[in-house]
Amino acid sequence: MMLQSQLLSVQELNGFGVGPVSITLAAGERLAVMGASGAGKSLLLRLLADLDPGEGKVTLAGEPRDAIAAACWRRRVMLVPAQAGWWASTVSGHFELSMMDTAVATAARLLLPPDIMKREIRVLSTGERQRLALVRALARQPEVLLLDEPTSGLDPAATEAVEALLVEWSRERKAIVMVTHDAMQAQRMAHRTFTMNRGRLMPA
Ligand SMILES: Nc1ncnc2c1ncn2[C@@H]1O[C@H](COP(=O)(O)OP(=O)(O)OP(=O)(O)O)[C@@H](O)[C@H]1O
Repeated sequence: MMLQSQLLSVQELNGFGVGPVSITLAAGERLAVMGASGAGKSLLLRLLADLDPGEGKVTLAGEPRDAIAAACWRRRVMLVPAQAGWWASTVSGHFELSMMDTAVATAARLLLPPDIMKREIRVLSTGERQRLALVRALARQPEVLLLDEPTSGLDPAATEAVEALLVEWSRERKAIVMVTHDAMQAQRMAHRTFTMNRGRLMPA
């Protein structure tokens, strides 16, 4: 595949339990991060999303992180954590009206039940919540998605649906950094795979 211009650039990034880390992602690129439990993978994603304090040179489409308001950065470089938080009691409460049609279509592609928007968050299964967190993130049109074990709770059909959607989405000049414990998934999804060891990334 032909990768396009540089989208996310990270140089000498250091934070709690992570670093120094240097990586560059092209538009259209998908990167997998593997590694032992506790190696710092989730901390790296939080650092990239600017949810934890860090030092280093990070740019998005050439714009330095410091020049972008934190809320804006987090919307453009969006983390989908392993266990998402919910701020409304219903599924639909997490979507603005303008996002609804896209969100319903994305939910269907991820094999979520047709009435998902009408349901309450508390009744959703683990796998439904996991996919819904992805629908919610995609509806906000990020440029980079940081995914922490996005299919860990899913059956094979749902996993395949998530992978297919992410591959398609990333081709639109987007980028993905995905933490996974599944080497086959890394092989299927990622252009490059890294292993994290004590907070540092090495090519796998
Ligand atoms: N807020 C915190 N305060 C202290 N230690 C923390 C904090 N957050 C994470 N850690 C520690 O930092 C290390 C790395 O955590 P992290 O969540 O990044 O691991 P991980 O590689 O994602 O592991 P897993 O594969 O189990 O999800 C762990 O030892 C964890 O206990």
